[in-house]
Amino acid sequence: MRDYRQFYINGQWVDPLTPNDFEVINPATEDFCALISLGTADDVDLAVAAARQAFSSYGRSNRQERIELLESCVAIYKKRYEEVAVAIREEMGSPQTFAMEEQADCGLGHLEEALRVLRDFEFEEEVGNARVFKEPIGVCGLITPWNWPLNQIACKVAPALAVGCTMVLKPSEIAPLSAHIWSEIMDEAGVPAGVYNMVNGDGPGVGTALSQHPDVDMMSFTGSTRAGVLVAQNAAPTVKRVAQELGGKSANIILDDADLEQAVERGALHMFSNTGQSCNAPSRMLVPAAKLAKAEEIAARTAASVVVGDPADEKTTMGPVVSKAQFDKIQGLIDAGIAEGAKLVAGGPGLPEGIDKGYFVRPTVFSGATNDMRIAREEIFGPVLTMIPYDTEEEAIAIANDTVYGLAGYVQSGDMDHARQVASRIRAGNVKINGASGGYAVPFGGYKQSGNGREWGAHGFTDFLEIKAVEGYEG
Ligand SMILES: NC(=O)c1ccc[n+]([C@@H]2O[C@H](COP(=O)([O-])OP(=O)(O)OC[C@H]3O[C@@H](n4cnc5c(N)ncnc54)[C@H](O)[C@@H]3O)[C@@H](O)[C@H]2O)c1
Repeated sequence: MRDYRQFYINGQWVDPLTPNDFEVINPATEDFCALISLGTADDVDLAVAAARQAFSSYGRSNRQERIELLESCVAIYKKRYEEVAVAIREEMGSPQTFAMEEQADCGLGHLEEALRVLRDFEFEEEVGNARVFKEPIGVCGLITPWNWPLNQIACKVAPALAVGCTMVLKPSEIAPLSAHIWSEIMDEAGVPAGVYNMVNGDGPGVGTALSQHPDVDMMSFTGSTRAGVLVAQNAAPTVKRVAQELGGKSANIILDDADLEQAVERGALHMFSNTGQSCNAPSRMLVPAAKLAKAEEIAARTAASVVVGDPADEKTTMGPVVSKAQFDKIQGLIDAGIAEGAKLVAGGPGLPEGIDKGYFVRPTVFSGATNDMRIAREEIFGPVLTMIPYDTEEEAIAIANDTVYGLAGYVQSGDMDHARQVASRIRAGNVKINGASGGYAVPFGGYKQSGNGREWGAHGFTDFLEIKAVEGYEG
């Protein structure tokens, strides 16, 4: 059992001001695997004061100093890489192979990418008679979710460090283990005291205190649209910037000229990856009506190929969902899909065969759904694919855009020009054609109620920068 009850404030591991133990559950076993503390507004005050104090020097650090710091973070992260993967396996049930190859890789990927961008990022430009400076915004409050726990931390902390900001991180209380190791990495890498601070806690406690804090200059939030709205409301009276990375209900348009076998299999596997707990999951598969029967058969076969079970087993391709609350929510939505008349072609309610413990869900595929059903409108955040037939391409594009969200989109086609033309009409921040993946340099973020920020790569620096124009540079 890990004892992770201390917070990291001002370069020290410190006890919470008021003890409030919280058990972290391993969702594969339902046993508790760690203790953390839920902090209070008083702990937040200490962390913000440390960050404010540190900003007076770190905010004026030069590029070379920050390059060396990020290089050190990369080196220490590499050393602790496997520990990060094991922590993610324990805290959210991520299969070991996936945790090693995907989840833990994000931490390294974002650090290396921030370093690459920092080496020649333009912090100054000339506009008319002015020199325009991009300066660190100041003290940042970072709030992250449990589903890609280290990814979300790294894609905020790495750019914030790179541009000269100081920060207080509040990781998800559901999956806080990798955040603890990340904080040890920051410490060992020599991040100056107060530049990076970490306080555990829940949303109403630490999350609200950070969002409202008058000495926090910006909030970078990733999580549900519900909580993102609360952060913005709490931040409004102090007029701080709020960058939001929120939920999604992304469409995967299988065009008539796509290789159906390949496209449906790829889409279904992507849906089941991370047990469906990805904000950009291709959760609505739009299929030409004439090909629906064949697509159902391919999706059902793909669902049957998923190996659900013990995350520590290297053969496992799908672990449990993160918590009992998520399990219950997903079961409720599977029941709703059946009640609303969608056709169940794979999976369904209850535990997978042979499993009697842990928050495991059957890889589930619905077909013949309409876009007004709950399974087509609500973010399920579990391994549940909703197939929706369409008659014309115009109809497919309209269905894709008929959602309050706008995080991602997917287009499958045998003709790249055709795919690009359809991609241009999707109202979402990130569209992938035929399963392409651009890596850590490509901006990530949403339209509409999926948010307003952009993370990853050079675009990810912008949220953490203020613009200052100094006029009087002519001549
Ligand atoms: N757009 C993206 O980049 C992205 C990436 C990953 C996850 N997500 C979204 O995150 C959600 C899943 O994560 P979750 O269940 O942890 O989300 P959540 O909103 O419940 O929690 C996210 C974080 O916000 C905190 N929080 C909760 N209420 C708060 C409040 N009132 N004030 C401040 N902080 C508060 C939580 O403690 C946690 O740290 C999904 O909706 C998913 O789509 C979005």
